[in-house]
Amino acid sequence: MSAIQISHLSKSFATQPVLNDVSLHIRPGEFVAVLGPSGCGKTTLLRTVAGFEPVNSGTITVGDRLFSSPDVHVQPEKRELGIVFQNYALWPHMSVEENVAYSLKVVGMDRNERRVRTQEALTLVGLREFATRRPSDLSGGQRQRVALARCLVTRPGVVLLDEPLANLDVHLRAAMEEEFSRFHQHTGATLLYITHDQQEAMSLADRVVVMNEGRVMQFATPQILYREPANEMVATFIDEGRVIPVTDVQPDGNGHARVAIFGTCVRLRTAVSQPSVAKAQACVHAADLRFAEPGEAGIAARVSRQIYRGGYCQTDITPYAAPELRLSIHSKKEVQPGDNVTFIITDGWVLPQ
Ligand SMILES: Nc1ncnc2c1ncn2[C@@H]1O[C@H](COP(=O)(O)OP(=O)(O)OP(=O)(O)O)[C@@H](O)[C@H]1O
Repeated sequence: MSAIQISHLSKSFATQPVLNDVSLHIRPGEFVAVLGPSGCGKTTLLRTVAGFEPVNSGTITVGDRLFSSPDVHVQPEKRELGIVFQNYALWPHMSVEENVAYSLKVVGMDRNERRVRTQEALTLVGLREFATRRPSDLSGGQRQRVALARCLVTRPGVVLLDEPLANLDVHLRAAMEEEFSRFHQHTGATLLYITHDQQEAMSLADRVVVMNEGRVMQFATPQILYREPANEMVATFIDEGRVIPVTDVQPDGNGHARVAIFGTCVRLRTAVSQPSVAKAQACVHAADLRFAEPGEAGIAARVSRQIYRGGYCQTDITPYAAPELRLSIHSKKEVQPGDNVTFIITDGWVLPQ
């Protein structure tokens, strides 16, 4: 396993900048997911690390080897990285076993060792009894597992995965997520995993890179992204966070502040370095809101709709003081569109200035 150091990386196609001053220091053995809206540069980032694209400026170093800089470009096959694509890229005329063993054959490994390594890899992904089948006789999930085994068999220190679950249905995706966790634990490899699926990124990765328009917005653990987003983009992107205006921010210097939200005083979390300011923005999630108890003071709002989600209701509300804002509360309380309600904000994060 190796560290991946990406420093001040920029990449343009013709005159269009696609990666802009991207710096990421990924630790050896870390599982890192790259998340962001369509077109933000995720795949281009992975392709520059894999060596399929040269870079315009900055450097990519894996372990102690400089792979890319404006003057250096190590060819993809010389980088010794494992790569798993969403379309599997299996050889259709070869059996499962032959597909997995192929790269070992290419490097001249002897037949017995090849067999042992291939059986090991197939066992790990639960496909030992499918060894003689052709890829066309497997399900999508099984094919993706062959692609994983084929990557695993070479024992790479770094594995790049480009939306490996994108072609699978919801149930298979859940099963394959477990597969990836096992794969990571078993190999100890450093994993760079591109996805547009937030749940996948948040449940699998040690840390997640959130990208937007070719830039890194935040690189942090899933918990930090959710609880302490660095800016408005991350706040609204992660788990449907809502950004609301707050005034009269009075920090206690200990990671909390008293703020006014629509005239009501609320205690929120802040950066320890948060200064006192007249105006700021705060991020709240549905889990941070609840209906006020009878007689309890809260913020007045109107219900716009209620959706039954199985076990709870999602109630969408609009505060009277901010008619453009849509907030959601998860609770069992049943209300009707148009009802007047009052709600309490129990938690939230003041976005750093
Ligand atoms: N070979 C290329 N030539 C020109 N433009 C390209 C090329 N590859 C990608 N782009 C452009 O670079 C931008 C980023 O593309 P990229 O595929 O990296 O985004 P992405 O975040 O992976 O998107 P998605 O989630 O939709 O796959 C897009 O505007 C895309 O059109």
